[in-house]
Amino acid sequence: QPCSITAGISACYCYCSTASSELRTRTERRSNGRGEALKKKGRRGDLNTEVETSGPTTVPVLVPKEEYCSKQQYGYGVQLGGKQSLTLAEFLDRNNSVSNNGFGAVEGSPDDAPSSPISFMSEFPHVTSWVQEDGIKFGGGECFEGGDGEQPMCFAEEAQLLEEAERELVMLDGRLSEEKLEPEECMGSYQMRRPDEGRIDGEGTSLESREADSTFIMAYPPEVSNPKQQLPYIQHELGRRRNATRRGQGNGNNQHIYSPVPSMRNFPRPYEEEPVPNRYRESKQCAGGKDEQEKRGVPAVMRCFDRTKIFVKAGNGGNGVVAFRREKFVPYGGPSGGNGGEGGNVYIEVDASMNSLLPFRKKMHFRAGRGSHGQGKGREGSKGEDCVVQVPPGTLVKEVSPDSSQTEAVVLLEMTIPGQRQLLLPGGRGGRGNAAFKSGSNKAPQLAENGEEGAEMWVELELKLVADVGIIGVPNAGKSTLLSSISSAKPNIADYPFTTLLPNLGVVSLDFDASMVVADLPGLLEGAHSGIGLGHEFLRHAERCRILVHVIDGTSPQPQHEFEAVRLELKLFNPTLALKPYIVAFNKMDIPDVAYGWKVFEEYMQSYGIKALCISAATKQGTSQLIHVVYDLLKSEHSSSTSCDTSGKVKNCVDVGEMVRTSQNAPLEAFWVSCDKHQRIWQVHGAGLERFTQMTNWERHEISRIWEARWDYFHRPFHAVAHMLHPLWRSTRERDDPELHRGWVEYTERVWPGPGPMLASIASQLLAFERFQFPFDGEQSRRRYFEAVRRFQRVLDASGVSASLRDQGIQEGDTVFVGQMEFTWHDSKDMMSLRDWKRGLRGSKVWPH
Ligand SMILES: Nc1nc2c(ncn2[C@@H]2O[C@H](COP(=O)(O)OP(=O)(O)OP(=O)(O)O)[C@@H](O)[C@H]2O)c(=O)[nH]1
Ligand SMILES: [Mg+2]
Repeated sequence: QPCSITAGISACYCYCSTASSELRTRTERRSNGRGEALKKKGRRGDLNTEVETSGPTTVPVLVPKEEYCSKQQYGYGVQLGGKQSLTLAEFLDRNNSVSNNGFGAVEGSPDDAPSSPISFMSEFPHVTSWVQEDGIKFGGGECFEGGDGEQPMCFAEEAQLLEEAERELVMLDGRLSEEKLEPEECMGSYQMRRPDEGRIDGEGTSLESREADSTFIMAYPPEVSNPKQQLPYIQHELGRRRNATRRGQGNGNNQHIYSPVPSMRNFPRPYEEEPVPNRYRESKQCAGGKDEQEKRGVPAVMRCFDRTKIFVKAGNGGNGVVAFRREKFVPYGGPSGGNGGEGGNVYIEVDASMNSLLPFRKKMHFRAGRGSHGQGKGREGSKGEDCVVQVPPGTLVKEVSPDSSQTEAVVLLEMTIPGQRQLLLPGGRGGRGNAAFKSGSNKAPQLAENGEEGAEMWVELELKLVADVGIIGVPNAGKSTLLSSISSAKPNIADYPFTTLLPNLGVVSLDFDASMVVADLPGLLEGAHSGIGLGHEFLRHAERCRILVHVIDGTSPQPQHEFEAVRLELKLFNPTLALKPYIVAFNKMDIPDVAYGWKVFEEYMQSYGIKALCISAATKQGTSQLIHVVYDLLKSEHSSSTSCDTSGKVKNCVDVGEMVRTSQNAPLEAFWVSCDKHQRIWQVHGAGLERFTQMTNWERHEISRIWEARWDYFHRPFHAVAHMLHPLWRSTRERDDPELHRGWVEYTERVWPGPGPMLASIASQLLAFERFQFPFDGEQSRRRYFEAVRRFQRVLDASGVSASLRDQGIQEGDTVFVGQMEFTWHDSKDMMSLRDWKRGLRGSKVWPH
């Protein structure tokens, strides 16, 4: 019997078990990239060898891999290949034989050899043989045992392991079907973290010869049929072997030669330590809890189709600045620091061209721009750029509670009308510049505010399709076929349940001004309301449809029962769904046997006073009648609903913008204090106070530094004069010692009675000014943030926080947190009291609102 084996490998040597076999070898250039690379390196691997043989049923094939094996091993293998020629049965039977020479390959009968082994071999050239038995596929690899002195594998052990593997695979198969797992889904996460170094192709340098020369038998679950799916398993096995080699445990064969996949879900991940990026974790959060998803096995594409979570953040306000007007002939020009600009808002807008939430799989963070800072000469900062989140019509925007246990999310917005735009989060207010703090008693305030931080939140988007008509029915009833025959939509149609995973929309045109949007929904099973099948993943789409079309599968043995089951599911999911007007369409009338079923069904329907139509979606028989009946019903439904419906207006469930503003403008007096008396830490809570703390600019010492530089610039000449005229001035640089200074002044007066007092007074004035303006260390450093701290202190006093803390027994040195800021409590008498501050020369009298 002829057998054709194509092996995309470096060189292929075939040994036929019988001398009568004909062997024809043809060599070709390889066409894939790897081949080209090999060719460049001048290896023999650039040849594609095709072997055609006929006659024997057993074809052992030995494939030495030149790029992996040393010369010695290579020759060795060739030599041995001719000796070994086994069927799988023989292979398993030879329990006790130990091959000192290694075993070339095992091949099943050519009948059994499917096409996949061939491609497998071309993909993974080191695997030389393929056996298929009872649906379990084994790929065998070449064996070059003994090359580095290792003991080859015992066949008995191997056979036993194979049996075990088989048993485990059967168990695995059972478990997979029990858990309703999607192989693709299981593989997905694995492939995601597939590292490049795990390559096993011939080009990879990662495989040392020592690692490669090992017997390599892999088994896969029945679902894994093509090389691409097998790749992760092989990579895992190779990784394990490589690790074993590194640890000095041979090539890993002595551990276990066979590594079945214990369970697809618990598949040991060789690179577990690699952290999963955050965004994957976040994206997994879509559509409810992860557990819930796993339970139902909802395919990945479905998760973000109609439900997703996004993060929105309004822009921060720009900071106000401290600036003074400096102009020729305008002395004391006064403060002129402008206010910061407002942060950008976050809007949600309906985009009629969108029909799913799938774009949010790629982008889930939306941030508005920040307002720019104020500038001198009273210039205000510009407003931050707004951020507009486009959603399809029919999207609900819900608040996501931080703890996932909460069941009902608060609906914030309902976006239904195309072009509708709603404010979700308002941007932060810009901070005031020092011009805003000018007052009669404080004409030169050195005080400005920070911009307010923009609010941020996670919101859940939930899409409820807006369609006039929803087609529902059990899986395989022909819903998608019906949609495709009445509209130009092209949904997937196939003869297996749950072909449709995502709802499809189509526009049905009856006339130039008469059209309706029809939605084909995924199949509905008994128990869907509790999450069986695709469950309420799609049932909520039916909520927005005005009328429903029940498609009944005519070939089903009990169409009546089907219909009732679907009605019951609707009722259990949402009673209002069951109240929607509906039409029943009995499908697949073109099939001869169905006509009888239709008679029975029609009678049954008539007994309940329900009108049913018979159609054949495939041949378009009766579909135009159905369209007209549906359209008439839709029109009557439309007129009745608009008469009592006051809408057209958008229902805005919770005004988030208003909510955010209210929370931001919370009064300062609304606070509460918590205390850790053990560690002496006090925390003052309160939205108003926290916002005030955040907006307080604690960085005013920067301004002081500028003043210091300016002061130096203007007064350094005086210093120089003073230094020249008064040699003792230098000594008075010991500013912290007034006693000493006074001593020097007296001394000066005595020594230079003429210019002495004048110089002394200049020096002392300079000193005093310097002291007041630029404290250095010790006590006076507290004046650094002078005005901001003073204003803050006054607010704490006025709002009653200080009194409350005192009442609760705060002590000297305790830590107090207000918002993010940390303070230390000083209540001692020698501290500058509020009264003293009020009397100070500088400072703000402007009360924060
Ligand atoms: N003979 C015949 N076959 C039909 C008719 N309508 C649908 N089919 C077949 O029934 C099978 C299922 O059709 P779909 O349209 O995919 O069924 P569905 O209800 O959308 O199924 P799900 O999406 O899985 O819920 C397909 O093989 C169709 O060719 C019909 O009127 N006559
Ligand atoms: Mg379908």
